[in-house]
Amino acid sequence: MSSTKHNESPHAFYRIMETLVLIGFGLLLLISQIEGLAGSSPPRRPPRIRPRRQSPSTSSSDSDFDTGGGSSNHNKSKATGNDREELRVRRHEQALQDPSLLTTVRFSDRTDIHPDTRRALEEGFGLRAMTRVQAETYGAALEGRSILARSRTGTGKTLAFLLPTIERLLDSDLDLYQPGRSIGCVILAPTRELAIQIADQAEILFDYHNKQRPSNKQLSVACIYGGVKMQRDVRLLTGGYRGAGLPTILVATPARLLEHLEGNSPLNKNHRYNRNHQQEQRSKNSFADVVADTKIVVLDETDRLLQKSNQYETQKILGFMARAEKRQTLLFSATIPRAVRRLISTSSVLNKKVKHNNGRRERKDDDATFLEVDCIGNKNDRPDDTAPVGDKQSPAAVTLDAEIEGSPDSVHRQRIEETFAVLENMSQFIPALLAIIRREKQRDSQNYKILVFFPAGRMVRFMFQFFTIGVIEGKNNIWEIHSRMSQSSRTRASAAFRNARNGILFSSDVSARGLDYPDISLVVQMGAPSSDQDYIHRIGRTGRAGQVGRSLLVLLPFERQKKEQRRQKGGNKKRPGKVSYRNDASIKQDRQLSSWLNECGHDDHEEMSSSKSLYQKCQDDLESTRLKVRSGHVVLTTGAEAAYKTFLAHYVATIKPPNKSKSGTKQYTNRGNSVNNLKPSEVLVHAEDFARGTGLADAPEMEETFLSKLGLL
Ligand SMILES: Nc1ncnc2c1ncn2[C@@H]1O[C@H](COP(=O)(O)OP(=O)(O)OP(=O)(O)O)[C@@H](O)[C@H]1O
Repeated sequence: MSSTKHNESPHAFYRIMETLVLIGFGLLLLISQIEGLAGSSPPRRPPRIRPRRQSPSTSSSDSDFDTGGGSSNHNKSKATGNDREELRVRRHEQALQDPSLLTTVRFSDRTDIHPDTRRALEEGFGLRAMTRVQAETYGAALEGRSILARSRTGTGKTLAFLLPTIERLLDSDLDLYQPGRSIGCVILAPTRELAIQIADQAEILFDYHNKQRPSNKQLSVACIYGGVKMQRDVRLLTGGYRGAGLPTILVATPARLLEHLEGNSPLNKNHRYNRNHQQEQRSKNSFADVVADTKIVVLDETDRLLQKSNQYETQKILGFMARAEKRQTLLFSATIPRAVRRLISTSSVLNKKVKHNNGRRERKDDDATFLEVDCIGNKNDRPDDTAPVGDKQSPAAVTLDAEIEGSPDSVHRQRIEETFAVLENMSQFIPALLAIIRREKQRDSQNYKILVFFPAGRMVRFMFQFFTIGVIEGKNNIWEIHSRMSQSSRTRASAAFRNARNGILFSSDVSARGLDYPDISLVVQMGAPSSDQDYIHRIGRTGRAGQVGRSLLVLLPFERQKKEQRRQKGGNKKRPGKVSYRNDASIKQDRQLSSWLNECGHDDHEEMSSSKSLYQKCQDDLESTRLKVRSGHVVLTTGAEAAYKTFLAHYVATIKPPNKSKSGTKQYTNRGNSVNNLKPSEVLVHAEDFARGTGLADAPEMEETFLSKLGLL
């Protein structure tokens, strides 16, 4: 008897705890929604209007990029011991699989690389030869020249800017930095995870140096970014952790760094800088004064930092630094669109070199002190043309006005097999995704790693809830990441996915740029990205550093309409050298998935029938979770409602604005390249289909203000 009681009471206790946790989770979700968007109007019945709230937002999209916050230590992921040897062999084997990746320049042969750096590269990273972008930029960067470099995703751009930077900082003749008393280099990155990743790589390099350096001359990295307490930055930037003063390299997301520079920072109340520099009789009163002395700045993912939400912060930060002529500026990305080139040539990002004269551009070669390196689309982009360039670098190849905007297909795509399919109806959104995941697992149940992009953070959250609470595919190796999560959860999810052998990461665009998750087998995009550049960066999470990869673009029903309209208008011709996934014949149709979605016929009857049964099974398996959504599950139902509203707001925001003369006012905004020719009411129809696919019986209520902002009232 008593033993039974003892057994039961813990169970009861756990049941109660489980219920409490669920209720808490649900409440949190409700609160987060109350702060966010209001709803949408159902398309096939009158809109249900909710009373007005305090501060509604029309935009569903997260700012997936840093908007300020706090600072923290970055994650450390270092290879040690036997891992190093394994890593070295694996990396080398992978790199050799891509003959266009590596040059003949071996790290061990270069005497202008410090022996400790060489050891770090070989033992810590497992690398032997330079990639092309590394070889072509190293010599010029070492001379202190500014560089604008473009090289495809996963070709080692991070080390391309870290290596020469570290070598220059170590050169005491240059007097670029004094350990603890100045910051040698500021590196800006558009997302927190990317900043952490860069800092990790710098730290591996520094570890090899620090073993040989006296304790008062240790090299250090600080990584600061939004979403954590500012006080943490203070400790990092004043050497509170190591007692070592300022870091050698500061990696930061723009908004957070700007917060410190603009004066509100607790850093400016700290007198450490004064004390240090008073000894040298220099007056340094604020953190901005310290940064003004930094002579090397790197903009990783340059085009992202100089566009959209980051542009303002980045340019302001550059304004705090030494003038372009007096600093070294290293600009790296896989994509440099024309607008960014124009900005670079006309602003003070780099030393001015192109003058505008009555609409004609005149090149002033004598002013051209920076090097432009384009490893994409260059006619020399062949393995045997990758001979050492290094110190014998040719004179500045001034090609800022070059017409290359994207790149030839072959270059970006040679390591990635790209496919697409189109949803017939938005209610297929979830079953299609489930079928894609199951098919990938069936392909190789021991080695699947899938990164799935969704259009907005709230959709990521809901899909994650749907898959994990619904326990459709097991919940242990699925993670979510988007800007609505706490930074600690983001960091955990990112690290877990990085270390996982098998796994699925549901993500917003926070994972689109720069992140080097190893061994991703498939990148799935549920909906078109907002630009061709985003497409390139998203698929570039696979097929990196010599690996091969696969990507699948799942277009939504109205995205196909756009494609067809463009074709009818004859606007389907590709400009040479311009990447456009929308019109690209090298993206093959995923015939199996398309047949599941009734997109096209299928010749192979046997394959067809088994395909059907997989998709059908997915549909069947989703029913129990849909039932939970329908019957008011505390998390799933509210999540589905939030996702519905997010979908609506996100896609209404991409509608081409109405003609002023016809409608009087423009009520919604246009977002980047992703313009849809839909009417808001048509988006409502698709949103309702999406809602039905989640299991919702009714479209949620919406606020009047929200509806009117969307142009639905
Ligand atoms: N010389 C090299 N040989 C082989 N692998 C390398 C070399 N240099 C870097 N790598 C590896 O290549 C991978 C991609 O590097 P990195 O993240 O710097 O690429 P990237 O060009 O910055 O990509 P993205 O454009 O996506 O930001 C990393 O795992 C890195 O360790």
